[in-house]
Amino acid sequence: LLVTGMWLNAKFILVFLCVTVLLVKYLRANRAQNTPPGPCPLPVIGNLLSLSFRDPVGSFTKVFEHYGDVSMLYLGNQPCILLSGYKSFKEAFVEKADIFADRAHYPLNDRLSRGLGLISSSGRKWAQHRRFTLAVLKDFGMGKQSLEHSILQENRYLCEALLAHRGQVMADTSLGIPVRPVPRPCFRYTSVVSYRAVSATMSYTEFPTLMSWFLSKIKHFSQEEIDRHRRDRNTDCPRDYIDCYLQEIQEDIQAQFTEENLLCCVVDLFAAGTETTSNNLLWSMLYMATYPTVQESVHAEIDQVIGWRHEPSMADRALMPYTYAVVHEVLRSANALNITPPRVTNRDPILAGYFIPKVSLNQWCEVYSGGGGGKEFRTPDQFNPGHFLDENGKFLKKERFIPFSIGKRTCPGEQMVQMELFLFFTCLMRFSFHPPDGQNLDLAGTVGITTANKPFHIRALPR
Ligand code: HEM
Repeated sequence: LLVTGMWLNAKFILVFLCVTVLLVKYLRANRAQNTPPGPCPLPVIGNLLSLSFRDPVGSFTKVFEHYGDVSMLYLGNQPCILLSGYKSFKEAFVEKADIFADRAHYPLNDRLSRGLGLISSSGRKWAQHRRFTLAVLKDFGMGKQSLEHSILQENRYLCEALLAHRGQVMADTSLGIPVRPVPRPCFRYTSVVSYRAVSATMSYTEFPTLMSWFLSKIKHFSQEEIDRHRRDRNTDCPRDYIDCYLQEIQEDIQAQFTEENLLCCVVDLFAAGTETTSNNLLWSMLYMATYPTVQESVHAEIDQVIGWRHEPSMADRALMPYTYAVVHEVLRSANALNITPPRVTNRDPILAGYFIPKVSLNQWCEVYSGGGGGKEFRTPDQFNPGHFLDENGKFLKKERFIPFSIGKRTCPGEQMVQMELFLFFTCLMRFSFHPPDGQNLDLAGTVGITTANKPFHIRALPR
């Protein structure tokens, strides 16, 4: 018995020593080259135990608080660099833009677009398609008065329907679908896309069949639109993005523009454009109902500048600093897209003094700092339009507030969104929003690619 016990003890000590040696070797190898700091990874699972799947952004924020704005953790065996804050974004995406412009591969985008489209593509194909898309958006009035008219038209429907439908302007601009109003007095706001384009990257690995079904629905819908456009388009008079793209396919001798790529671009524009914008509008209703004094100040400014029964225009924006500040504060507080699509580097750069090893960055997450640029604001955890006002009540543009990211891959929809949010929000404020009697509204967000509100009831009273 004594001999067996000694043998077991010796075996245990041996195994313990081997594991310790392997662990130390592993950690040394990983931290050898002045890579960014981060929590200590375990073999095989890396730092997965430090991540909360209910609140991944909260987990990332903890990493930033502890290790700084450029940090590193391991998702399994994959090293993943986390970036937060204006300074590191500027260095990576503006100053070292050529190194940091490519997207990473991960199961969702491989399955969805196979490196095509606008969001997941890289290199020459991406550059060509991005240029083309920006040109088309400009031709169709991005930042101009013609788009303003389209937005106002959608606004009329919106007010009637009170946001029963989502993404109207994108549908009108990219797909040419007229949106019909659906009048209802009180809505339970859930979103179809909400099931949701989804906690998507995470769910894909866990629920591949469900996600494939979901993705095939979006593709099927977009393909039908492309087919319809092909049938009834007039080549002399393109109506929208799809018509322009079909034209480009005919003229493109290098065959970079293909129907397969068109499908991916449409899916990307639709997904990127609807969810983000509609989420913001829903958040703005929630915030107004939760902060009645802010809502009253917005109403007062609208009454003073626009008056009763008149529609807003972009020209009013300069005269409405408070309302414009509220629009920005909603964008900041809701932080609707707080994790940007992952990227990879195409060579080994130094970032913030750290070595970023190219080969290890198959999976690179980049994170936009929690709370919409936390450190840059006096009271980052509070909803406070004063963040965007100076001491004279004038609108204060914050260069370091970058909800659309910066650099070569900055959101191509930014100008359009700026118009949409101001006009939609101002029109919506023909109503005053209140929680249903005796209820509090929940301002906690859901987990997903975008941060959505939880489904809610609200009272919208016409003023
Ligand atoms: C509140 C609304 C929106 C917000 C906050 C937002 C924010 C962003 C952010 C942070 C990115 C990632 C940029 C990066 O990787 O560094 C992005 C990319 C993108 N957004 Fe938006 N976006 C919004 C609306 C829109 C709209 C309306 C469109 C449609 C025109 C759009 C189309 C895109 C596309 C196609 C990309 C990928 C760009 C690329 O990889 O080159 N977004 N957006």
